[in-house]
Amino acid sequence: MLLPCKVENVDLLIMLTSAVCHDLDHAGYNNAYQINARTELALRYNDISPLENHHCAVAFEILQKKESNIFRNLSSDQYKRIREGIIKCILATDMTRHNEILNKFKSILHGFDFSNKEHKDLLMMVLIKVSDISNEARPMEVAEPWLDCLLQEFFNQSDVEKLEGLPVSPFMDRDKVTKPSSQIGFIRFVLLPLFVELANLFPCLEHHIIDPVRKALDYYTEMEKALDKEKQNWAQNQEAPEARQNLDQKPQNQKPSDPRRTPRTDVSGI
Ligand SMILES: Nc1nc2c(ncn2[C@@H]2O[C@@H]3COP(=O)(O)O[C@H]3[C@H]2O)c(=O)[nH]1
Ligand SMILES: [Zn+2]
Repeated sequence: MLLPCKVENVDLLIMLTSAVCHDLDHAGYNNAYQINARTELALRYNDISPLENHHCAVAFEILQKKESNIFRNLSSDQYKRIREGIIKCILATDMTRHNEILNKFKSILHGFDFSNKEHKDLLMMVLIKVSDISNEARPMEVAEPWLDCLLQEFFNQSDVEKLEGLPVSPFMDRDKVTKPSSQIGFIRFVLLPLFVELANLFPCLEHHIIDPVRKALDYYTEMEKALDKEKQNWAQNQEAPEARQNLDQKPQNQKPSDPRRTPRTDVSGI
């Protein structure tokens, strides 16, 4: 079953525009930070999805400009429908709404009806969410450099949270997560449960997004094993007498550098 046969062109336009605009002017600090640090965005949007509200508002500011108003030839009814759709899609990318949206989608899946507006709206929200978090469905040589950037962003945020005395998001803490541990959890508990539900409606997705994500899970599981082994070796070497000599020349507690770990982030680089 192909999506373009099941939804109207206007829905495709809504989803494509939302996909392009959904992270506009993202500052690299998530909603938890915005709210805890009481930033301008959190104040403006009363702690309700401050980032997604901002991405969406910036999108419509751009679309309002004469030179970039791709909707200028539409009737006001068509524009109204598109605006409503884009707002719904972009606001759905707030990950704190993940379970709410996934559970609603699951509850309508069996009797899914493409002519039911509520069902189609939910499907569009799920499709945008899937696209938003689908980096791991891409070939590893494409996905991994982007993951490294994401982890730099996470580590930078947790560094700043520590400096500012704010609650630290554990999944962003460089002292608690590694690249494989982060991805194993994300793929198991976030990606696969979402992708599997969408594939119930579009079985061909099994091959396009579920298989590659399962492969990525295997890849990070192997990476985690290698990392554990390296840690064990390091601990054993520390206890071995011949290693003591080397240690005397090294600062204490310094762990071996791990090429898979993301380098420390320069705050100014975000
Ligand atoms: N750990 C992890 N988080 C991800 C991955 N892809 C997306 N995310 C998170 O999901 C979020 C979706 O919204 P954002 O794009 O603002 O920020 C994204 C990241 O915080 C991934 O591959 N691994
Ligand atoms: Zn995003």
